Amino acid sequence: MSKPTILVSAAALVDRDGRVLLAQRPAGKHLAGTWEFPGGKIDPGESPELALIRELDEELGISTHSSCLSPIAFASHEYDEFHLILLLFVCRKWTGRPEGREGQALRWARPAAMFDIDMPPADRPLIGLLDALV
Ligand SMILES: Nc1nc2c([nH]c(=O)n2[C@@H]2O[C@H](COP(=O)(O)OP(=O)(O)OP(=O)(O)O)[C@@H](O)[C@H]2O)c(=O)[nH]1
Repeated sequence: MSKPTILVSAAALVDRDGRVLLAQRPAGKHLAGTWEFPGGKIDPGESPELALIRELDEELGISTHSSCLSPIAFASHEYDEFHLILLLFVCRKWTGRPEGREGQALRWARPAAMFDIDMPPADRPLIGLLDALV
């Protein structure tokens, strides 16, 4: 059976100590409780960068710019309901202090520690890449 493909932009927000921000998916949502890279679906007609800038503002209350987003990797993963393509950007420069605007818990983690954190299955292949890069 064919499934929809959804396109998501997500950010590895890296602080000065090389830690990356993770947000916990709220109860009731797909993959509730897992720790993900902040971001979300790209709306029709929207660029991946502008979608991410919008999501970071909505979810975390921070501002950044396209020139501060470096594309580093993508993930392609078959979930039961849809096929996910996730575009991962690294961002080291933003303004504001991230807070869970939608009630989500936040934590900072080094990439190497992410192997032991419950993250969405699509994200697993991205951890080693981040570890090599951050
Ligand atoms: N933002 C984000 N989403 C991820 C990651 N890994 C992963 O599998 N996803 C999946 O990609 C989709 C992201 O879309 P979203 O954040 O807009 O989804 P949502 O469930 O909040 O949807 P909604 O905004 O329509 O309520 C979700 O199904 C989520 O489980 C990740 O690291 N970051």
